[in-house]
Amino acid sequence: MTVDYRFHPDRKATIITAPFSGGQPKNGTELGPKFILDAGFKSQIEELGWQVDMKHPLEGTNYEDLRTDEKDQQGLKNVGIVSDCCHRIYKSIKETAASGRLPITIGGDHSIGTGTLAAMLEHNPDTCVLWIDAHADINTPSTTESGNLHGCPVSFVMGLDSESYPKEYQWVPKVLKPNRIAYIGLRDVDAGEKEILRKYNIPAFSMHHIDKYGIGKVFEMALDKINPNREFPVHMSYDVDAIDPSFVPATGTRVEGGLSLREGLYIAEAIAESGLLSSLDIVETNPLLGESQQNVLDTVGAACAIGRCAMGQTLL
Ligand SMILES: NC(=[NH2+])NCCC[C@H](N)C(=O)O
Ligand SMILES: [Mn+2]
Ligand SMILES: [Mn+2]
Repeated sequence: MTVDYRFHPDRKATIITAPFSGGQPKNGTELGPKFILDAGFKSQIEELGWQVDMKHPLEGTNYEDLRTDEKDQQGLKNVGIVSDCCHRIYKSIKETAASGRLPITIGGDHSIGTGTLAAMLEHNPDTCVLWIDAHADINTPSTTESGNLHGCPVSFVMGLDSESYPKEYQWVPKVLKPNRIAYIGLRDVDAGEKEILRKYNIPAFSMHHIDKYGIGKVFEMALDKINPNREFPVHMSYDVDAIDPSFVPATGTRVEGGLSLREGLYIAEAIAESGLLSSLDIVETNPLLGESQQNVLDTVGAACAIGRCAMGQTLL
């Protein structure tokens, strides 16, 4: 069965690099795109029949030199550079989507999700979101304990607790409705985030659900919640830490008890099979955190495989 990409029948995609680490405190996430591209990611996608070009919206920035581990009065870190980075990515993705190409954004830490979500939901307000992650990334400036903005990208685009937003985030359109996002893979959700998920009734499938029902069923349950008639385009934001650290060790916020590599790739295959994919993020690869060369290769390899599966590789 060949995959029919309903929103991209002519198979044109753009790889958008987001070498950024300002949403969290560890060096190295900014190297994710380089390692993924050096592993041959662009030609791997081309071999699947996609015409691929590239954009580098962060070229010329020096965010790494500006990153600090200090919290501002509100308890947030690096608000200025995260907002600026997200705004660049937002503009780049909007252009890409408007030109009819499928944006594949390679991070970088997950704070860039604010830019991709904002762009894709403005491009098509029907867009629904699958957030594949060990974490919910839905803290607000008032609930975050760490102050790391990679734990907050979803809330900004949802406009949760918007009185608390720093002025730098004013540009972000509040375009995501709580019934348009579903999570898969959760296992480390902060107390404040749990309250938000409950309050807004946001569909969230944890590792417990995956053990209970199996990944195939959970994927369908997630789409049933946000896209019951399988008619809307889907933005998939894939944090590699959703997959168990035994397979994906080189990432900044590892949590035991995650998806097997096959379960992780199944999710990407299933979105391909649905034909609904309209954009993809692959984030949180940190090549400096592998304890061995093999750890780095495994992680970069998994990131590439997620991309290939989502772009149609494993379906015959
Ligand atoms: N994209 C990620 N890896 N996010 C991890 C977030 C961890 C924690 N919930 C926080 O807000 O700090
Ligand atoms: Mn995560
Ligand atoms: Mn994340």
